[in-house]
Amino acid sequence: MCSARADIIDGKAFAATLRQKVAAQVARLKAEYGIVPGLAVVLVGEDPASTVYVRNKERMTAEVGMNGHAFRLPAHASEAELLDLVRQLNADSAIHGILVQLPLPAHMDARKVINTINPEKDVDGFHVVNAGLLATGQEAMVPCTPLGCLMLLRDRLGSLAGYKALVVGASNIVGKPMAQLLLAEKCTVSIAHSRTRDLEAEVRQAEILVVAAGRAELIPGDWIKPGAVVIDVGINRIERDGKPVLVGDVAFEQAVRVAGAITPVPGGVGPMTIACLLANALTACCRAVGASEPAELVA
Ligand SMILES: Nc1nc2c(c(=O)[nH]1)N[C@@H](CN(C=O)c1ccc(C(=O)N[C@@H](CCC(=O)O)C(=O)O)cc1)CN2
Repeated sequence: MCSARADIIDGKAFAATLRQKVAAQVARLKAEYGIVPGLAVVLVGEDPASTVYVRNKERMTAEVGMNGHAFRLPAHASEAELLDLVRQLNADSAIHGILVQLPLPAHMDARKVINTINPEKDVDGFHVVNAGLLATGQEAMVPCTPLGCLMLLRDRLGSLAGYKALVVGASNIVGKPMAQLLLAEKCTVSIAHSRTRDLEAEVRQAEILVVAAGRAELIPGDWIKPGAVVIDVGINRIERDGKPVLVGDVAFEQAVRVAGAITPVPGGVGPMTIACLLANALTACCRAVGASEPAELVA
């Protein structure tokens, strides 16, 4: 370890700039095509974290000048009711993007719900068609959190070609699409997961480390390759010294002494998720009306 500290990657500031760019493009769409992007957000139940995220999505949708449409169903709503709502939104030409907030109540099949969304309106990029398009290098809606991570990495490193990248976590929402995006950037990509035999050895080799494991401070600082760029996707609420705190999947105070650059939690990847959602809604609207897509927004 050396005494230098890593650069802190300010996702909050980056996301604010991205939202301003989206707002400028929304104004352009309105002026040139007379169209305002419409984004539908569906929340089922009252999960406290989801309620806050959805409220933030509604507020930021309005701030960038889009038409937000919020739909709240009770936790006991049936899957059929939710599917009906999704089908209505698919058929509504004023709605360009549809998002169903996750997690869904246990009695609903999230996969079935997501795959009922029209892939062209699937601003989360979770539909199996979008996953397939991304995996095969075709134009897709890209999941918001990995897209945000990619933007932060490109901003820090420029071309990512040739870097050794490790993604810790193999979820459909973050880990797998993140690995696909890094592969498309010509990184040499590995994915670690719960059955990886020697996680430390894998982490030690990574020049780019993206951690989305959902386990508080899983990665200690002394595993990290000196100078590596560390993107921490984790958001874990734990108690420390009797107080509730938010920590990532990386032990930040240790890692900051080893890494070249690192995202903090909070204020790193999290804010990028909603900014990229708005960028995706803009992209979906541009594609729907045949408007040119703002190249600088998309990965
Ligand atoms: N349909 C979706 N569901 C969920 C997604 C998603 O992308 N689509 N992601 C997460 C939740 N999420 C957005 O929905 C989200 C998570 C975190 C943040 C954020 O800004 N985090 C802050 C900390 C906020 C806090 O105190 O909790 C940060 O990291 O600075 C925004 C959006 C699961 N569900």
